[in-house]
Amino acid sequence: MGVVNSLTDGHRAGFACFVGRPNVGKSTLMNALVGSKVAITSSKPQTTRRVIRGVVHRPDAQLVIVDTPGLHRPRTLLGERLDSLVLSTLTEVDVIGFCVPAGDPIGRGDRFIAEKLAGLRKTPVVAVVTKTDLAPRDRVAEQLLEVSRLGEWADIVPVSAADGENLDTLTDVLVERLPEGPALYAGGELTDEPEQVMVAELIREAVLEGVREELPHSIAVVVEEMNPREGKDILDIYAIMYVERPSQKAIVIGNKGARLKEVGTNARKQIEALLGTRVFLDLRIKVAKDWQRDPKQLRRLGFYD
Ligand SMILES: Nc1nc2c(ncn2[C@@H]2O[C@H](COP(=O)(O)OP(=O)(O)OP(=O)(O)O)[C@@H](O)[C@H]2O)c(=O)[nH]1
Repeated sequence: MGVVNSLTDGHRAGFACFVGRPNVGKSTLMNALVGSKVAITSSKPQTTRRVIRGVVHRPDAQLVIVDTPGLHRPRTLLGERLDSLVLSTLTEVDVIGFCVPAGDPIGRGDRFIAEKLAGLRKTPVVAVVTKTDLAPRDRVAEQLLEVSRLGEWADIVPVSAADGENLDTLTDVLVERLPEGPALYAGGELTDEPEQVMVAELIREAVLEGVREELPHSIAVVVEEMNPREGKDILDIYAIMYVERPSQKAIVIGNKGARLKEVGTNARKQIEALLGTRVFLDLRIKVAKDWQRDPKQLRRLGFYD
């Protein structure tokens, strides 16, 4: 065996994605596997709207993780786009992780997704029982049994993103299902999501933090410009936050602008941590009436067909 051959021999590379109903811990799990904050998490369901990839680098394998929005029944136009996005993602990956939390009873949402997955005969599905730190041992065991009855799984792995339980095992199990081949991404690269999109997601997360009850899904953020300031080690970012109604604008702005200011500060700190540079953030807010139901507005806000 030559030197060149031995470099790729046995090396595996490919794509995985996690599906599951909203809030089961998909984004958190991906972050824990990748080891860096590349997807956005929040205690509010359905915060993930874009496909974001993170890359797990190992000497023997490279696992590219595609994060999907929660697979759910469409209600608004935005919902319908999410579902077609999810389904097209599912046929393009090498392995799927189907996430069900350890502590929750299996419900209609889980069954709905299990049925969809049964229709994708070619792609192996690993069932992942998440958040094991939140459930007693016997409950986790019971859940493993119940999940095994939901469908034909390539494997079942209980994990906790919070305390790290079985994360290596899960990576091993996913890697086993990847085709042999050389690495797809260069060494230090963690995500191929454009920086602008990640910055917009961080801003949206900061906005949602304070007002989750009042306006759960009515906020979109667009980063219009990102420019290094001449002669200074600082990045100027101009972003616009869209809400659906004037009343929502008032909530986000807060008393004498106090809330907006706080959101701006929090978002700026997150962006600085992500990009490793000082940031000036110009954050404006606009009303785009009923943007979730309007195809033209959706395109403008970056949700393409
Ligand atoms: N205790 C505990 N909490 C977790 C764990 N994983 C996720 N969570 C929490 O569960 C909530 C939802 O996690 P997300 O990762 O945003 O869930 P998601 O499935 O990506 O949600 P969507 O984006 O809505 O599809 C967050 O508050 C997380 O902090 C875990 O292993 N243990």
